[in-house]
Parts: sequence; structure tokens; C-alpha cells
Amino acid sequence: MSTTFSSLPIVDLAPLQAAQGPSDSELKDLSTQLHNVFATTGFAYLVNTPLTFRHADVFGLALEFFNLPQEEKMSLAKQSFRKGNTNTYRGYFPTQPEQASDNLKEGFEIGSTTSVETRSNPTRDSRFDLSEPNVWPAKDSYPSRQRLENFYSELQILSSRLLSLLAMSLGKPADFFDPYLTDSLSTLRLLHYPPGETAATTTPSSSNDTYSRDNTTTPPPEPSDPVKLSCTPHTDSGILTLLHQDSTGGLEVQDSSGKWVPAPYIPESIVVNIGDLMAKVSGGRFVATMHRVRAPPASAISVDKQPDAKMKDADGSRAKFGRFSVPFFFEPGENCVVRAVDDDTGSGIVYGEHMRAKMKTWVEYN
Ligand SMILES: O=C(O)CCC(=O)C(=O)O
Ligand SMILES: [Fe+2]
Repeated sequence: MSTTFSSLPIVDLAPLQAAQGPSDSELKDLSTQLHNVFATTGFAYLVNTPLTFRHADVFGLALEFFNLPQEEKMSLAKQSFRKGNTNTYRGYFPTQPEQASDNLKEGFEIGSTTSVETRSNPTRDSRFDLSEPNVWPAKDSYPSRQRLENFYSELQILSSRLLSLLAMSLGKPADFFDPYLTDSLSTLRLLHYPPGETAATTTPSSSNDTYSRDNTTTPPPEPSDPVKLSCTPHTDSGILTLLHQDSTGGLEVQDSSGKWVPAPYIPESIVVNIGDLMAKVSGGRFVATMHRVRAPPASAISVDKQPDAKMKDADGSRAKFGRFSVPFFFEPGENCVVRAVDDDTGSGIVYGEHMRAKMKTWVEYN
């Protein structure tokens, strides 16, 4: 049950780093901790994760992409942004200030590196191919492709381990959700929020026009508290989200009373939250919490970015300014039938159909 809170809990994943693996009692303890945070705040920080990527590595990968010339980024744009392109689901999306002044972000998304041919029975329609291959800049423009793919794999493995712990916490065997992950559609997204002067002052939008797999819903009104947003209030739609945010700040999470609680930067931490799908699968025990991002101030340049040699601004790119974040949306396969763990009625929803229906309401696909 969602609760009030004034800060997010911290879950220490150090036991997952042990060479000999966690003990049974450590696993049980982690499972209970995760259950408790996801049943209350729905959001937590993870520290001492087993990832080999440090924050500087992660934001280096993002900066290298966003510092590419705009035309090169647009050559990777999804079809809804560049008609001649064939990629419908993976690739680049630019900021769209004319569509949503409270949703100012550019992004680059990749899915699994498993080739589509090896995937079982993808259901395609003419508009969106959820299993389409990734698109990439030329090798010498983006030498970090392999590292980004490795990062995706590490995040998928970590998410799977967390999902096993959640299965245990719901009274199921650790491998209960393994079938969900056949041909998983997880997405790794690099995000850049340009500095605040371009973001309009706004009361939070009631539009559903987020550029993402986010589920944007109407937040409670805040007439006395107009804020500049660059990511409009939403819940995420999948199983879990693992978020790397830089030190700019601005992420806020809504508690059950409607209050927005800051989720400030904690060095080397990952923010984790439950998506709509996992809230449903848990039979309502876990909560998919609303969150948003304040527009970064015009002066925003976080310490993570400063020492990087790639900061040179040859083409006038302003990518070094603003906020960077890297969410990983952990999602099941397209053909996965999703139902609540204790629901024996046989009903369920096919995840791919659910995603396609949702995408029709997102501005980037219309
Ligand atoms: O940039 C952030 O910190 C959050 C992004 C987010 O919530 C999303 O992309 O779903
Ligand atoms: Fe989100």
C-alpha cells in the first residue's frame, strides 16, 4: 500500500557481489527488504550493486552520444520523427518543445542485442516492430557501442536477479518469472534534458504525450506550486526501472498524500522503481509510483561531466549542459501473458498487445 514518506529508502546489494554468492539468509533478507520498499514507496536507491560500470562510465556513454552532430542523431531518428527511416521503435528522439513544454528531453534507445532472426515468433504490425534491431551511429562516431551493449546485458542480469527476489517475496519459487523473460523487450535509454531556459513554467500537464514507455496520467492539481518540468508526471509501464541519474538533481517522487518528494543524487547509486506491469502481477501489493523531473537550471553542468575530454563543443552542441539520466526499462517478451501471481482464472494480457495499445497514445508514435 502506498504511503507518505519524506525520503527514499536505501537497499544495500553488497551480498550480491560476494564471489561465492549470497547465503540463503542474505537472499531472504534482501527479498524482504525489496518487498517492503516496493509495497510502500515503490521507489528505492540501490547501493553496492554488482555492476562493473561506474557513474562516470555511464554518463560518458551518454555524453558521447549526445555530443554527436544533430544531423547524425537525426539519421537514427524513429520513423515518427523522420519519415524515410525504417526504425519504428528503437533509435533517437529529439526534444519537441512545440508538443510538450514540460517534456523537454532528447533520447536514444536500444533493445536486446539478440538478433531478431533468433527470436521466436514476433508478432509485427505495419507500424511498430517491437523486436526490430537496434540502430547505431557509424563506428568511428560512436566507438562505445560495444560498451553500451555490455551495459545493457549487465542491467538485464541485475534486473533478473531482483525479479527472482521479488518472486520469493511473493511466495513463489525464485525462477517463477523466468518465462516472462523469453525475448525480453527491455530498453536502455540515454536521456539528455537541455538546460532550463527553454523549459516553460507550467503547472503539470494532463497530457499523455511522454516520449516513452511511460504511462502519463493526470496528477493532482498543484495550483500554488507551478514548477518547470522537463519530464512530466508518469508511472513506468514495465516490470522494474533501474535509473542512473547524474548529480544535477530534479527527480521527484509522489507519495500517497500527493506530496512531491525529492530523490537527490547519491554517488554510485541506482534508483529502482516498480512499473505498472509488476504492480499488476503482484496483485496490487507493489505500487507503481508517480514521478517527474524538474527542468535543470540554465547553469546545470554536473561534476560527472566536467573532466571529460569529449566536452569540446565543435559543432556548437550544447549537450554538455543540462541533465543526463540513463533509465533501463526491464520488460517481458512480446508474447508474454501477464497475470497476477495469485490469479488462477486463466485471464491475462499479452504484453506486446498491451504495449502497442499504449504506444498509440504516445506522441512520438502518432
Ligand atoms: O530522468 C529521470 O531521472 C527519470 C526519467 C524517467 O522517469 C523515465 O524516462 O521514465
Ligand atoms: Fe519514469
